[in-house]
Amino acid sequence: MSEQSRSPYRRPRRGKPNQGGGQGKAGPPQPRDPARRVAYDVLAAVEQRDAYANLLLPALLNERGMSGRDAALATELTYGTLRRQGTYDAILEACVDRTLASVDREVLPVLRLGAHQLLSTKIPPHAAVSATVDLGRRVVGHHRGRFVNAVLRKVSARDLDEWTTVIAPDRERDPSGYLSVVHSHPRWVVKALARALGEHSSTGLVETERLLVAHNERPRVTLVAKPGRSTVADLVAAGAEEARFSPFAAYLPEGDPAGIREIRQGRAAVQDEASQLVALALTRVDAQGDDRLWLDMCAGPGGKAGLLASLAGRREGRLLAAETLPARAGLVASAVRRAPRDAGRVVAADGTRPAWRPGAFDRVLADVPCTGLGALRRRPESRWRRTPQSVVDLAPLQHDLLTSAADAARPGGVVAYVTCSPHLDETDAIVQRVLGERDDLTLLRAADYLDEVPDLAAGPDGKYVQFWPHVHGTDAMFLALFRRTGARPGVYRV
Ligand SMILES: C[S@@+](CC[C@H](N)C(=O)[O-])C[C@H]1O[C@@H](n2cnc3c(N)ncnc32)[C@H](O)[C@@H]1O
Repeated sequence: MSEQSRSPYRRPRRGKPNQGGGQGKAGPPQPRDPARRVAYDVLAAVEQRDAYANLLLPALLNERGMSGRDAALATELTYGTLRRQGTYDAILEACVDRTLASVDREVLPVLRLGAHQLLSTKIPPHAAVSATVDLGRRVVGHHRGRFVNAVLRKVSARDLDEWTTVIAPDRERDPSGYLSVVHSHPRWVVKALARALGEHSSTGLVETERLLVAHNERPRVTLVAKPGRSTVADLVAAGAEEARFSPFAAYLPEGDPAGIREIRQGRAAVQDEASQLVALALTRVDAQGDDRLWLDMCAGPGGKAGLLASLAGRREGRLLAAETLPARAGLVASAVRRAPRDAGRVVAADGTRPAWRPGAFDRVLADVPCTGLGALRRRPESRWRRTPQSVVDLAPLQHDLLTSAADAARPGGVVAYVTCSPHLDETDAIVQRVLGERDDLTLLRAADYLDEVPDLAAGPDGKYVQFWPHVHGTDAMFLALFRRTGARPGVYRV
């Protein structure tokens, strides 16, 4: 992002720079530099009230009528800062005369935003410092603006490579500590990802580093053409490109998806390619008998349900989509609306206390709540929000939902367990625990149902599917497929 010819910063005509900011005779502050202001507002909301950047940023851009270059700059500043926050914090820690934890939570986002511009953009350093100090005065006041100025001047004394040599641990002695600082991931996440990739510190964590690098790149926007409602050709005609793997996917290289008619009409949607493919895999397994009734047990906000309802309708089947949160169930209802043959139904229900009879479904999807460590490209702040305890806390629900999904499938029916996290305690540990508890589930070789995609097989005997951002260009989605092999006592078909 270059601002060389178009710096949004305007110098005050006379006097010291801090005489600006709307506190003098000139009257109340005029809105200026809207891109940095939006970026700050999103970063502050993420820091102070656990907001989600991918929801708040588009809402603010829309509310403030921003588009074009300002919107692009705001987006780059927001996501760039969130992705690199760990690295910037380590640098800022070296530039303040106290701990970073003691810096006001309103000021911290200003410092991070300044560090990002100085260290990772082509914005000239003087413009980056001036504009950020100006922003700081407006949002946190004159006095703290001076603090921002002093810290950013220290940051600007080195470039990112020079700072790395100062702040990062020695790679040989502490590979995960080094990767954690250089690629801006919490150390526990680096270790968990290395474990999922089968790497050990002694090997230098080469593939883990490729994954971390991919997490910090801007993901491409992928669309899904809902079968029977639109086609990939429609999306290509609207400027998208045919995707590599999914027969329903197209990549949108630039532009706003909402500018595409099929998206506005709900006939297509934004959906990661791996999300499409795990849903597709479930539909490709021979159901060995009836194939009329499908269940999506954790359906909100409805991405996979939208695709499954379309596929079910084309086979003259039906999809029941369950979601425990009523507001999210409403989103699912929008996603399945007008599926072929009106195949989708939605219920607000807790999957662990089924509102349906056991053994009622031919195919069941359990896309369970997880840490989201597989979607860090799109939700960069998750890495700072989740903790090792999050993994522990989610495990009982993940176990119960997979158990309930297995109970919901008829003998001979198919079950898919999906997470948007590659963490082994959310994937392999849950699957193995449930397999160990019951004798009516057989683990299938999931990669056999996605043979158009290379390098998917993972886990014991390669039976799981694990997508990776650095290999497949998708989220790190996990899939285990099972066949239910026998009736349990008291279980019956509707
Ligand atoms: C990973 S998301 C599912 C994503 C969805 N399948 C899609 O493709 O858009 C998990 C969903 O499960 C819901 N959930 C959590 N606990 C649940 C439960 N006990 N029963 C049903 N849904 C639940 C969450 O509210 C969340 O919407």
